[in-house]
Amino acid sequence: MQFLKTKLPGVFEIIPRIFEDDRGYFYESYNIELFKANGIPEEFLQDNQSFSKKGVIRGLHFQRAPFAQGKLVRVIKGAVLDVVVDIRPESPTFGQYESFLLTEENKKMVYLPEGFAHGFSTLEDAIFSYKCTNVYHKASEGGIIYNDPDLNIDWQVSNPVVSDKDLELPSWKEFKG
Ligand SMILES: Cc1cn([C@H]2C[C@H](O)[C@@H](COP(=O)(O)OP(=O)(O)O[C@H]3O[C@H](C)C(=O)[C@H](O)[C@H]3O)O2)c(=O)[nH]c1=O
Repeated sequence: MQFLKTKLPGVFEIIPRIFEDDRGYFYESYNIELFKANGIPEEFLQDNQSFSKKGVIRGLHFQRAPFAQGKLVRVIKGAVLDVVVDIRPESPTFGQYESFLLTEENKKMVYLPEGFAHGFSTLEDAIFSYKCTNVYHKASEGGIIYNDPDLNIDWQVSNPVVSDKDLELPSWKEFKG
């Protein structure tokens, strides 16, 4: 399992070790010893899975402290563009984002610690699976509108299907206050 640092401190792109044979493949999608050895000590309290048709955008979402969530995300089927935005005011990369192509074929994963807004667009119908370092707490949910002009994220999808809730999320300027 390779842990690749990114331009956003604390965010890793993770390449699992794939074992292939005549039956198919096997890989470890999480191993606490490998994660701790690579600077990710957090443990996970909740697993989620969602299916999204092609052309959907979910996000940008986060939970406020003390229910902030670190996430380990991956794609079981299909392909997504996964986006993480640094919302830590003290961070040198505050307001910067990075995107990752996660697919059934490349089996890549991303770990984002607490302090990031997260979302993804679906380049194909996709089953998205992720581990969270904290449990769901609706009252602590926050977000930023996906098409904010200041963040200027290229989601690589046009006319996306977005939930009514996500269409009402605040702008980056409103989020910063
Ligand atoms: C997140 C969550 C939702 N729910 C319920 C609440 C709603 O009735 C329903 C759908 O929730 P929502 O529309 O917020 O689902 P997503 O838009 O996929 O939200 C996720 O989208 C982006 C990609 C994220 O990173 C977050 O993990 C999460 O916010 O599931 C739960 O019961 N537990 C949960 O942990």
